[in-house]
Amino acid sequence: MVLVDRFGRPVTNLRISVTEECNLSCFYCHREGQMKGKRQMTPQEIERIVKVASNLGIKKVKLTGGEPTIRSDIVEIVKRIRPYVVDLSMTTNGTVMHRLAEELRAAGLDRVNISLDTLDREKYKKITGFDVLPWVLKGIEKSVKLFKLVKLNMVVMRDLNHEEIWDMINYAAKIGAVLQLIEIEVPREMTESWFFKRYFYPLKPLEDEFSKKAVEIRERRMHRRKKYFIPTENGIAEVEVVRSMHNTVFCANCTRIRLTSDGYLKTCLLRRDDLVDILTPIRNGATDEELIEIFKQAIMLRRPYWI
Ligand SMILES: Nc1nc2c(ncn2[C@@H]2O[C@H](COP(=O)(O)OP(=O)(O)OP(=O)(O)O)[C@@H](O)[C@H]2O)c(=O)[nH]1
Ligand SMILES: C[S@@+](CC[C@H](N)C(=O)[O-])C[C@H]1O[C@@H](n2cnc3c(N)ncnc32)[C@H](O)[C@@H]1O
Ligand code: SF4
Ligand code: SF4
Repeated sequence: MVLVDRFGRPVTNLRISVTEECNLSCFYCHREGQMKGKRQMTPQEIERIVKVASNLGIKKVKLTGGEPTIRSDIVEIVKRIRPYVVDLSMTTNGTVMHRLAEELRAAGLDRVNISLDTLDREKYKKITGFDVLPWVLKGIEKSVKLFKLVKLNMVVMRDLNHEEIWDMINYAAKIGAVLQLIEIEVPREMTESWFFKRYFYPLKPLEDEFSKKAVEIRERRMHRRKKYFIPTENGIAEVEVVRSMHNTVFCANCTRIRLTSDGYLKTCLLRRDDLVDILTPIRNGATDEELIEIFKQAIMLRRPYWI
């Protein structure tokens, strides 16, 4: 059984923010669209929600944040939800992966996405506020050895790191990771902001260039994102492009529902009016049937953001 929303979009993925806190402060961070909350889900509560989601056909789970690895019980969370999930992944800034990767793998995490906007130590510090690039690179190299898939997330910013794209493609090919090139995303009301105008770097022209160079192009079901297989001096690089701004095809193929760290189902990254409380009913003793109804309610609120 898979639930389908009013726009014919099946819901197969759950993106869980396990904490809103972070040990870095990237200046562009959208914080997964989350507001400051007063409570945090326990591992048992996360497990309960994942179990209900799994019964509704939502079997791909992404753990995110804030920074998921700063939770001291992150390994327990992975262990608890592993049995209900077919694809269990995490998106992390990688700052502690050099010491946590083995435990996470052993607990059942399938794959990781690690954020890496630059290979330049000074620039890394400028973007994130912290001089920790060497640790992140160690974590990436360790993760590549342990997980079946590692993706590097590069948010591309005009005049800040856009000239590093080809270096990043070569680096990813060299270590055997996939590179995700990501356009900066902001809600509609921020598209006129100084920040967006200054840093937004459109990836469409680059995609046109990739199309000519690629030996193969694939399209993912989720968001219909394109993956380009590009020859480099280090072998074939796999490059995925996340181009979500004003992209109606992206939203029309959105299969995700979100869960905030303070226990609300959230239907869209960029909306601010779409929270459905699931933690309060759990804490008040709701049955699984009641929780299924809460999921259905949230899924009925879903609508594509860019139309
Ligand atoms: N607009 C929008 N952006 C998203 C969505 N999901 C992920 N993103 C963005 O895509 C980028 C990569 O996100 P990740 O957390 O690495 O996850 P992912 O690449 O979407 O997921 P996988 O490919 O399954 O690993 C980030 O910049 C996210 O903000 C979504 O549903 N809507
Ligand atoms: C919000 S972070 C949370 C997980 C973890 N702290 C990390 O940095 O990977 C998830 C992903 O969203 C990306 N991201 C954050 N703000 C963004 C923005 N405004 N536009 C596009 N991607 C963004 C980050 O680079 C990261 O890859
Ligand atoms: S590490 Fe992730 S959550 Fe933390 S500020 Fe950077 S993008 Fe945001
Ligand atoms: S509807 Fe669009 S903007 Fe909203 S979460 Fe889905 S893909 Fe992202």
